[in-house]
Amino acid sequence: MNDFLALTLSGEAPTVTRGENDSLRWRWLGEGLVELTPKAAWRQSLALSAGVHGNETAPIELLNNVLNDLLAGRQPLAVRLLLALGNPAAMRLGKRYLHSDMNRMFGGRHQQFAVSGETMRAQQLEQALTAFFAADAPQVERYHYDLHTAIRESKLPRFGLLPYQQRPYGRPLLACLAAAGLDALVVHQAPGGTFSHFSSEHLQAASCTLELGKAWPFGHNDLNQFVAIDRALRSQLSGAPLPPRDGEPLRLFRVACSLIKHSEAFRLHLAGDTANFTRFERGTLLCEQPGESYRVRHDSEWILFPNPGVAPGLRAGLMLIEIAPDSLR
Ligand SMILES: O=C(O)CCC(=O)N[C@@H](CCC(=O)O)C(=O)O
Ligand SMILES: [Zn+2]
Repeated sequence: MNDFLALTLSGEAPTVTRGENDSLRWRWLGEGLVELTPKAAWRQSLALSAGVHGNETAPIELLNNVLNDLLAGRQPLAVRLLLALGNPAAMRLGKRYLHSDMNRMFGGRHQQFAVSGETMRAQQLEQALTAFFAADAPQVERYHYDLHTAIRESKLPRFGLLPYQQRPYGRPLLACLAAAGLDALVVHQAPGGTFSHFSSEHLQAASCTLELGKAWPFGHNDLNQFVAIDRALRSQLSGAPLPPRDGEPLRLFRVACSLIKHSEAFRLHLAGDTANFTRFERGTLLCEQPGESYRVRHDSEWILFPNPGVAPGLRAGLMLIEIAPDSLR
């Protein structure tokens, strides 16, 4: 396979669907899906996905570079790996989605959406991830990182979102996220339809959504901003010790409230260019819709992903509160 991203964007199947080098075997599983198995024994299986939103190109380019290095023998592999490009049809058109937001459909929620390419792709991805993890012995640790970029600027540009789960998140996952040079972690407090929530809840993977900067078209990304995350991912892939964390300590937030848009009359009282992680003080009126308004309830709350343009019924923003860095297990 010459270039997985170019192949996926072409919409064609490769002429050769499997191969090997000195240390690994690879298998093309279908559009945007490739599995790599090390020739030596492994203790972890890792799923890396990007492009669940088709216009979020930086992580797609980052994963494609990693794959090219793996196939060329430049990057060692000590884990079983599934690489998934989530929404190839939307990637081709540089759009977040073509019909409905796929990252609200996982965990069977695709049944609540009108049938579309995205509802079918969400089911395919669920099946591919389920089969990938099911092929391992029970003691093999499962990880899933779903890579995204944000629509707007962020005061904290690189961050992770941990899906809601009742079991502890686990030290190895938290150590990898800290080593990845993230500025912050956000902990969800309720189940959701994201890909990372699916793998956490249904497949017991140590999962995280990673947000890498802002969305730009293919070829316009500065991957230098993501050197730390690239290095941490490559360490996990090769089984090498994680790189030391540079810079400020990781800040920790939890979701205090999801702003759900119930009506087309939903109004968000924010400037259009308000950055993610902008702080608001108690009492600030943030949004209104018939029968409902939201004022900041804590001394300080930070906004994430404000987007009044979402379809009714979906989340138009998250309000966060900051919590002590050691409050995660
Ligand atoms: O910038 C935005 O408004 C959205 C960026 C994005 O796609 N974020 C993910 C986060 C998933 C999560 O909450 O874990 C999404 O909205 O699907
Ligand atoms: Zn996204």
